[in-house]
Amino acid sequence: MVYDDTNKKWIPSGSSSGLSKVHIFQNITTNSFRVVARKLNDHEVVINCIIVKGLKYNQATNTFHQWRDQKQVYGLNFSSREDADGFARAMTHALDVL
Ligand SMILES: CCOC(=O)[C@@H]1C[C@@H](CC)[C@@H]2C=C[C@H]3CCN(C(=O)[C@@H]4CC[C@H]5C=C[C@]6(CCCN6C(=O)[C@H](Cc6ccccc6Cl)NC(C)=O)C(=O)N54)[C@@H]3C(=O)N12
Repeated sequence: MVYDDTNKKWIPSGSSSGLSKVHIFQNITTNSFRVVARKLNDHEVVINCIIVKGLKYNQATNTFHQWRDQKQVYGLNFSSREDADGFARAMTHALDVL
């Protein structure tokens, strides 16, 4: 999800709401990380953003985590606490090694 600052509400980050699979990819040669989320139904890429060193990853609730870049605020509304914890572990690792 991304935050619509004008209307002060969270909106789906792709062309429609629905479940996505979210990954963190590491580029070994440049030691950079990228969050990529793709819709389960049509594989639309709905989030594709670089994780910059020093990024503040905010675990707002057990299943809603968020972060921001210059352009926008991203939110991940996880289906389960386990999914959220798993992603947070990977994000924290990325932030530790950047
Ligand atoms: C239950 C009912 O939930 C809802 O109806 C909606 C829809 C739910 C998903 C489908 C989602 C789920 C969970 C809750 C949890 C709370 N929350 C909010 O949005 C809170 C409430 C007030 C609102 C105000 C601002 C806002 C939005 C933009 C960013 N931001 C900040 O505070 C940032 C955070 C931050 C901190 C540190 C580092 C990075 C960042 Cl990003 N701070 C700064 C300093 O940048 C924010 O997160 N806000 C969610 C929510 O309401 N909803």
